[in-house]
Amino acid sequence: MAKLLSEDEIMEALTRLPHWKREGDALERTAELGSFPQAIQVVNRVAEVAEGADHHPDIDIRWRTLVFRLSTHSAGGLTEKDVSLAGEIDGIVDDL
Ligand SMILES: C[C@H](O)[C@H](O)[C@H]1CNC2=NC(N)=NC(=O)C2=N1
Repeated sequence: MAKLLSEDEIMEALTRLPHWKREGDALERTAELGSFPQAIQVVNRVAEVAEGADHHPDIDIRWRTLVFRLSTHSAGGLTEKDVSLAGEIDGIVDDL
C-alpha cells in the first residue's frame, strides 16, 4: 500500500503545485476551461492517465469548470500517487 506523506512532505509538494490546495485529507484544484467540450476533453485525458496509474480522482463537472480532488482512499490520506497525479492533471489542463 502507498505510504502516507508527512506534513512536511505535503507542504513541500504544495510549493511545487501552485494550483492545488489542501482540503482535509485531499488535494483540490479548480480549472476553468474555454468551453464544455474542452472540459470534457480534459476529463477524458485525465481518465486515461488515472486508469493507467490505477489511481482515480473525484471530478466535479459544472459546465466548463472542473474540480479535481485527490486522495488515496486505501491509505486514508495523501500519498505520492496524489502528488504525481496532480502534476499530470496540471500538464493536461495546460496542454489544452
Ligand atoms: C484495486 C485498486 O488498485 C484500488 O481500488 C485503487 C483504485 N483507485 C484508487 N484511487 C484512489 N484515489 N485511491 C485509491 O485508494 C484507489 N485504489
